[in-house]
Amino acid sequence: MAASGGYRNGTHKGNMKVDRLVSLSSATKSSSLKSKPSPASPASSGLRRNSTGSVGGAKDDAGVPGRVRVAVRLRPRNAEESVADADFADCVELQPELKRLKLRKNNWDTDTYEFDEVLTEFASQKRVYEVVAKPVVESVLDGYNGTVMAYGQTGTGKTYTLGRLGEEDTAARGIMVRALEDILAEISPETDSVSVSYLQLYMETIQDLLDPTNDNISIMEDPKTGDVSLPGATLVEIRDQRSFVELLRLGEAHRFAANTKLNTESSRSHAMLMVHVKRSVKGRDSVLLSENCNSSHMVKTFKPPVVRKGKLVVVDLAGSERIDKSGSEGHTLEEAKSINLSLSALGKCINALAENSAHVPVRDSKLTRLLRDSFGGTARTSLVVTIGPSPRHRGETSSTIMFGQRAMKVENMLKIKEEFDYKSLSRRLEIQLDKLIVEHERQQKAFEDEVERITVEAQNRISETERNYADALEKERLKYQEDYMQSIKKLEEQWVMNQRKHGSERTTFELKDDNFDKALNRVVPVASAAEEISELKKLLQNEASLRTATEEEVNNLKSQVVQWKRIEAAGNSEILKLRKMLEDEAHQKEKLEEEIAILQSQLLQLSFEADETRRQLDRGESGKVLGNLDSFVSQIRHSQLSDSGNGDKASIAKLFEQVGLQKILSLLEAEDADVRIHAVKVVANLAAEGAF
Ligand SMILES: Nc1ncnc2c1ncn2[C@@H]1O[C@H](COP(=O)(O)OP(=O)(O)OP(=O)(O)O)[C@@H](O)[C@H]1O
Repeated sequence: MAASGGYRNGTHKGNMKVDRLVSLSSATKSSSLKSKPSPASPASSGLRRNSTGSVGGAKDDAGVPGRVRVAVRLRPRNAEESVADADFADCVELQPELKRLKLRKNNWDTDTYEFDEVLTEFASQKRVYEVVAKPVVESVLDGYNGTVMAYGQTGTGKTYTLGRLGEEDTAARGIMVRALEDILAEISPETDSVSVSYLQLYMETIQDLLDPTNDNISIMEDPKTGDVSLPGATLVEIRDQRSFVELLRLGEAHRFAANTKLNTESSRSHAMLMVHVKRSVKGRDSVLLSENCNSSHMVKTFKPPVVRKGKLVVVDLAGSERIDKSGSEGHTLEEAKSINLSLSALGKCINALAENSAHVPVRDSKLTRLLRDSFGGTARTSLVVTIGPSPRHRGETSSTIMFGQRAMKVENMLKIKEEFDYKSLSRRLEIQLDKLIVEHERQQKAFEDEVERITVEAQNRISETERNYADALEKERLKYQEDYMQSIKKLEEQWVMNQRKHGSERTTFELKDDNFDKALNRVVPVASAAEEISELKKLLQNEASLRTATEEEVNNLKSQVVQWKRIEAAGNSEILKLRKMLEDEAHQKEKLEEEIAILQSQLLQLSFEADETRRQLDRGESGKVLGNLDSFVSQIRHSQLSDSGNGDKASIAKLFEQVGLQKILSLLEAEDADVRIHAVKVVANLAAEGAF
């Protein structure tokens, strides 16, 4: 029920045909709403959500027209009426197929009224539910607010229609039980929820029928949406039909107790069952989190889940009889006034809405405040007006009918109650976050293990490479060392060969000097190799030691070379000395050869003289010569016997002076061989003694 400028309907009393069209249009809409909820298809509801995720876009703000639908139900005559009115016809005549009700004015005149449904005294509880409440229940399941309300005179069957539990006879179950049965059958327990509050409004006080101590509940109104709520009311989640029936029974018991305590009747209070249906919208604009999606994908496709919150309000109004006729007094009078206040306020609001009045007195009573969404608001509302057949209560019946007729003109704008479920999203995100944290920790651990494994493997490889490198370096060093030693050895061998070739007089020192001269020449390539080693050293640090060793060796060799050169110089001076001695010998030899030549010439001279002597002998002087020669020869023979005595030399020299050179030389050619031999010896001795 909307306040001024709030929820309006566009129907007017004089526009009955228009109302009918709207009704038909609404009925058409109703058929779509009756269909099973198809959340995956926005078209199914013909509604859109706006970008903020709250209810409604531009089109939704306008809502879907939905006139208040009104059914009239006639209670059968009760026992009292059967007796009291036995001679009288019912005050109403129903034409259910025409959806018409004829109210007798008198025996010859009737007023005809059309309703959305006309339910005779034979209408079953099931049929009543289906035509009155089921469309509303289905709308609630689709995410709309819905109201099912019973209005009528006391004892006409409001509670019978709405609140019968039907525990003994299930066919007698009323709208509340059947509605919950349908709702519970429709929702999915995993994602949806149903919770109920049960209240009564008595003398402008809202009491909690599920908690009697909670007897003054405040009404909260959302200034933006106009939604009405009772946050102080007990809200019980319903899992199954049995528990709901138990809850209803408990509520009825508390209602009975409260009314007994107040010395009143149940019909003096308005009972209100509020059923909150929260349904999760699957497959459309819901969060796209999944077990397998990764975090980045999750963030990109993240949307909060959408829930639809429909609220079904079932209102069993107090009896609508007039105060003057009820004969109330005292407290009962105040009570009746209070009831009338709320009912009349409701009637005024409905009138205002029906007449498209500028002012709708919603705030005149708590009842109208509680029902502001049901009349002229966003809820789908179905009203059943209950009447009795007794002509004695024709006035109340007429009043009730007129209330229904006015209510039929109230146009609501149905709005789906959809919103993002941030709480659910938060819970799911927390779960997802926990999973991600666990996964992250697992991956972190795996990463650290992998890093450690790679590090160990790398260290092993580095160690192995270092070992291989050191081995290669050592091999290289040994190879160079071996090459170097072989080069030295070859040089030494070559040196030895050269020495043998050029003579053996050079000393060992010279050999070594020469070796080292050549070794030095060999050192150059070694040094070159050392330079290469030095280059390698830059790359291979350990090669430095080899190079150092090589350089030390070279330096050592150089110092040896210097030393050997010194030795060679000393050898050279010795050679010079020997060469001098050799030259002296040669000179002495030449002198001897010259002396021999002189002796030979003297020998020739002697030969000549000998010839001369012979000739003299031939001429007679031979006795004297021979005598001297004999003496001389005997002396020679004698000297030959005592060969090497110094005294002999002196005697030969004396003989030489006596005989004379010429005679001695002549004996060299004597016929007597012995004489010649002695003569030669004498001459030789004489020459040795320098006698010539
Ligand atoms: N359609 C019906 N068929 C048979 N019995 C009915 C029917 N409607 C009502 N009754 C009977 O009429 C009596 C009164 O009904 P009910 O209590 O539901 O009236 P009410 O309008 O709720 O009265 P109140 O305003 O005092 O609460 C009950 O005994 C009930 O069983």
